[in-house]
Amino acid sequence: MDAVKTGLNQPPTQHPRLLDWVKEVAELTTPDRVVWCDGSDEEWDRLTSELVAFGTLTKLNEEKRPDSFLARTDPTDVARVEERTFICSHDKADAGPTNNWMDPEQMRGIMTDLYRGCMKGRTMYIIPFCMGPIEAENPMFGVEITDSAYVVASMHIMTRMGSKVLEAMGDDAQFVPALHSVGAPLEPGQTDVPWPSNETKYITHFPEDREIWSFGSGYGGNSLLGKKCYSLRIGSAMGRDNGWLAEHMLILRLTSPEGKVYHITGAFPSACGKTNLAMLEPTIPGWKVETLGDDIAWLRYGEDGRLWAMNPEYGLFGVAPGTDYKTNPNAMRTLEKGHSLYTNVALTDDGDIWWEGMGEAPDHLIDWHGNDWTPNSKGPSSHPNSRFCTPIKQCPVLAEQYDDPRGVPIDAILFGGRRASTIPLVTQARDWVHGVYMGATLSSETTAAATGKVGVVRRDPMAMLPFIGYNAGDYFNHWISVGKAADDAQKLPSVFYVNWFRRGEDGRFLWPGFGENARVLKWVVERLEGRGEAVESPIGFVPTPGAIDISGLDTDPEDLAASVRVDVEEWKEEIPLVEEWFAKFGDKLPAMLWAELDALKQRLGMND
Ligand SMILES: Nc1nc2c(ncn2[C@@H]2O[C@H](COP(=O)(O)OP(=O)(O)OP(=O)(O)O)[C@@H](O)[C@H]2O)c(=O)[nH]1
Ligand SMILES: O=C([O-])CC(=O)C(=O)O
Ligand SMILES: [Mn+2]
Repeated sequence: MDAVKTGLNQPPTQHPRLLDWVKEVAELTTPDRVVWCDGSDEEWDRLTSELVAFGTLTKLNEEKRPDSFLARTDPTDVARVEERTFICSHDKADAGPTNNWMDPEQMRGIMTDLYRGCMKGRTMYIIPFCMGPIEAENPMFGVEITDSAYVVASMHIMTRMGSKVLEAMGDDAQFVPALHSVGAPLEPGQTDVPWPSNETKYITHFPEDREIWSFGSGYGGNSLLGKKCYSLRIGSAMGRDNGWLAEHMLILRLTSPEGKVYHITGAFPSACGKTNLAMLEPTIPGWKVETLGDDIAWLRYGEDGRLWAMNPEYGLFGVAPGTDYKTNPNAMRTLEKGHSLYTNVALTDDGDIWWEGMGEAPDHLIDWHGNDWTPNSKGPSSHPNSRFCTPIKQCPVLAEQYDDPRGVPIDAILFGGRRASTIPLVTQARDWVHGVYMGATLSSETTAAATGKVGVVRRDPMAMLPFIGYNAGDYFNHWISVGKAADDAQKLPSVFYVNWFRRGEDGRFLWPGFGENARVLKWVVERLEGRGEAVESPIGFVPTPGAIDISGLDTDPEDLAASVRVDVEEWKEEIPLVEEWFAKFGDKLPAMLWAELDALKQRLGMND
């Protein structure tokens, strides 16, 4: 109890609202200890050592992976739980047809009962954090309370956090309260498990109160509350109210051989290529890509009337399988520098990590369940949604504008999904509203990033289906109104729709992807400069057969032609699906999007 008293009676802040909230949570959850996190290296060392001693983390080979650790989760706690994620607006209509909803008072009742005594036997950590630079004009503060040391260690990497944030908050700054518990109280004498969690899970957002309550899961997407919960779900509601956009987007800086600089954002659903594109190593000579963000972007108008994007995060929480020196060398180099957490990947006999796609499989591994594994074993060694968590500052191609609170002015926005058919390699929208239509009708096959069936095609508007914190119809309207707010439509980013995942009849990918995607970026730049060759197809501008630079590329020209083909019959099959999708939103769907759909039907020759 003394430690509780120390945490509560000698707090490192005088912020009244924060202190009231901390006290209230401590009284409700009854932890054994209360710790204010300072964000120091000593704190990281202490927490990781404790987690190693406890068996939650395994220390990796210091020479190969300095200061790096492996976590194995409970096998039932490996991904975001979309069916347990709620938007609790006062009015159900404000959550819209794509979100789970419950009345906020009812939800607070249910969760308060779950939280009562839930930190018994555990330490309650208080993590002051800031999404985006602390030096911003309006720093976006949050405070996460959690009973998971793994969460604290991960927040060290993923956010700017600790004493410097608390200091910047003074005693009156606004902040987003974010409460997290793994939901596993310990009775006296009860032995703990390495990965405590609860079968009952709630990932809950109160958009009007700008508040987050999460219970039962320790997995990153459910527990690192600055990420999806704050920066996207609460962030999108803030953006709606204040004229900006919170998006599931990478941000990259592209320099052409002539030295011209472009900034591009890309919205692809989870596990559909954002991290890879953000760190891409171009295969075509003279082109350079620098990283600004790999998952989240906040877009606002700058004084110059252009849309600027900044990355609120401080680390990368990337999909491990498929990452290696061939596909994403810059991610591998980032990880070489150490100071990283790995979750649910395999452990090699010499204390290194391994996952599917990282060269040839070693003869023996410990798999993500903690069992012996050989190449003959059934099932993969690493969970398909296993992750690396690493400081973005270690990225060897990080752009220096990374820490600029204004971000960078955006030239092009890419929407993209994972579709085996129909969607060409790249299509340019005619204008902003057509671009919004492309985003609003984006579709993709589900991946292991969320629990549930993998490989099912679903609409994933702007790659934000699981992350829009309000009615998606209102969100489409907001996108249109952001376009209208431009003082000059010429200053708006040009919108493109890409698909790296189209397959041939034999199932192989038609486009080599990864570093070769620079060839598509080159065409995008040529279009921005008004010179890339394109044909106007029913669905937008697509490259002419020779327009994509394939010099030095060892790809069957027929595959390339198939990858950019617009198949009118396939597109006709898409139309009823879009109609069904739009109908969900009733009169919330902007009339301009119905008009876009009608015009597309006309162009496809579907006049009824
Ligand atoms: N075929 C192909 N696969 C790709 C390409 N880019 C990425 N991938 C694979 O897709 C998977 C996910 O890629 P990421 O870049 O981690 O996806 P993400 O969008 O950042 O995922 P989240 O972190 O879940 O939001 C990995 O297994 C990659 O190897 C590509 O251009 N072509
Ligand atoms: O949030 C997570 O768990 C990881 C992620 O980036 C996503 O799923 O988009
Ligand atoms: Mn993501």
